[in-house]
Amino acid sequence: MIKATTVDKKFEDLQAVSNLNLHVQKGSIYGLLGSNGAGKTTLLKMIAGIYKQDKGNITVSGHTVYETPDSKQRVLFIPDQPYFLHQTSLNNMASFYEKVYTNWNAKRFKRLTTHFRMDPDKKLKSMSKGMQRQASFILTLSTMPEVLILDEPFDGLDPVVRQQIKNLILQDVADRGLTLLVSSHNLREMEDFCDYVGIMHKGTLLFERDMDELKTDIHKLQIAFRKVPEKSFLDGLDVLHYEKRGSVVLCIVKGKVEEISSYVVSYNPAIFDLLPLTLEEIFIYELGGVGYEIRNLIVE
Ligand SMILES: Nc1ncnc2c1ncn2[C@@H]1O[C@H](COP(=O)(O)OP(=O)(O)OP(=O)(O)O)[C@@H](O)[C@H]1O
Repeated sequence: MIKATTVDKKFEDLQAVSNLNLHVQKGSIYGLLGSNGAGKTTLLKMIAGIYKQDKGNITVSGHTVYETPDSKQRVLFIPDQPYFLHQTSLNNMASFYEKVYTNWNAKRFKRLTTHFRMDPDKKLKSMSKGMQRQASFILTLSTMPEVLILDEPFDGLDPVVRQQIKNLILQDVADRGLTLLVSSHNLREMEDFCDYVGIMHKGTLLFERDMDELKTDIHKLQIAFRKVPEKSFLDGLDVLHYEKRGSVVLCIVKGKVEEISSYVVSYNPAIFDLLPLTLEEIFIYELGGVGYEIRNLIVE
């Protein structure tokens, strides 16, 4: 559905995106995670056809979006900071969208406006940040998009509206096969919402994985020994993090449960627990593996 192949983007001397490959399946929800300045917004804007990549290829349903009005009818983008012209109301925007978007659904627009108790004649600029964001969702979802690209979309929305908007998106995914690409720093939220996740760092995609697979592929081990063996006893496993606290070894390991378990058990531990990781823990350990660790900042 969305396919980015060997994509590069530079801003003057700064390589914002570098040799990046990404693949989003139709009807799925893909969460794009990453460190600050990783290049997520730049990538989303290239996929949405706002920026042109310097190198590589980006297609949505087999077509390029950049300077392709037909694709822009189907691929909608909500930026992290919605922008509306002065003096414009939701109704003004709806009349404009109706002329531009051939699949504009006036009935849906009315229902959503009423549901979210928005005054369609109030100037959007005078609305709160959260209300402006709701207005963006109302307008965008009323164009009946095929692909929705959202840059940190839920910031500023209260928990009730947040859940309602996520439910609307999930309905569109289930009923119309909507494809969603969403960037966020809220890993707890992404963990429940996404089918796939990709983690970006310094312009590259470290990996992209099925969410369920990801969680069954990386584990936290707590192993207690009567006599703790040398650290090298773990050399046969793919260890992301190792810590020894007295007679207990705590580590983060990638791999299949059965293989890890039989490996560890062969060293006769007194107690051995294998626990799942949260997406936040996976994020921190994966980025730690490429030198982006948590270090305490001490100020004087
Ligand atoms: N229009 C621009 N002109 C120059 N540099 C830019 C521009 N847009 C982004 N950059 C730079 O490109 C890099 C990637 O920025 P980008 O906004 O894509 O990161 P991000 O992953 O979305 O970050 P964050 O999570 O902090 O929002 C940053 O170093 C940023 O300063």
